Amino acid sequence: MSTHPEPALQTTGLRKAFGDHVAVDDVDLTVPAGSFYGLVGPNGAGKTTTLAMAVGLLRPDAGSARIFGVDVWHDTVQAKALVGVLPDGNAMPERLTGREVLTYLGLLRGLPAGVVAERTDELLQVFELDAAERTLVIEYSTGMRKKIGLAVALLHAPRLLVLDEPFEAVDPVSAATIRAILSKFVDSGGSVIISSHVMALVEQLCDHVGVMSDGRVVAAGPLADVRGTATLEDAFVGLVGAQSRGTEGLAWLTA
Ligand SMILES: Nc1ncnc2c1ncn2[C@@H]1O[C@H](COP(=O)(O)OP(=O)(O)OP(=O)(O)O)[C@@H](O)[C@H]1O
Repeated sequence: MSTHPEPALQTTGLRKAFGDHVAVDDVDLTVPAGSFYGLVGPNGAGKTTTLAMAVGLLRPDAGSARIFGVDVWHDTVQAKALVGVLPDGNAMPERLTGREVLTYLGLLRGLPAGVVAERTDELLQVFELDAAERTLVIEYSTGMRKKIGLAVALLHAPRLLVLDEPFEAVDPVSAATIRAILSKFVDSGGSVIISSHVMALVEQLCDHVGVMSDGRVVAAGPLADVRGTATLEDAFVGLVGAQSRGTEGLAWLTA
């Protein structure tokens, strides 16, 4: 694990309300440098909103976020240089091919043209998007969009990756490739945060987890501490409350 003295990400008192609804309420998270961190929680728990505020995509109502000690909302340019982001929904120019997107965003980030060309070739190949050279991103499948989004996140060789649901809609072969890339990134000193609903995957990949429910962090720390003697899935259900709904109602379905 990296010996960097500052956490890869530290949020303090993050809060965001949409109208009357408090989506994220006083969230403190510490992601140690060199860790592979899984942020889990039920639908609507506030994971996407928290990550968006943590990386400078959504302004918090209160609180702060630091990436390797750099304040995201005061030194935004410096902080953003340290982080690669796969946002929810993948906002990127769509009427371009994958190669054009990477070239455009790489040059926009200030990378030398030669470096952009070299990394673009390699990323398209590793994510197996090179076969779709002439396909526009708007024509990509959901899984292909996820992969080009990941390639964009990696392009400037950040030290922290923040990935919202990176495995959603990705086929098993591509998922294995992504897992291998992320594990290699962490092994070489990088830090990764993923949000996911797939507990088995988080359990397999991550060494730290944070569990969110109703906009708050209900447990966080090393995987072994949060999980205890149970599986992460059991611990998760215990923490966020078992839902009895689903076994009741819909009588007409079985009539
Ligand atoms: N732009 C928005 N306007 C209004 N409400 C929003 C907005 N974004 C999120 N919310 C609400 O904030 C809450 C948290 O949403 P968020 O997307 O952060 O949860 P999540 O944990 O990422 O959920 P999921 O696992 O379903 O992706 C939800 O109640 C959601 O409806």
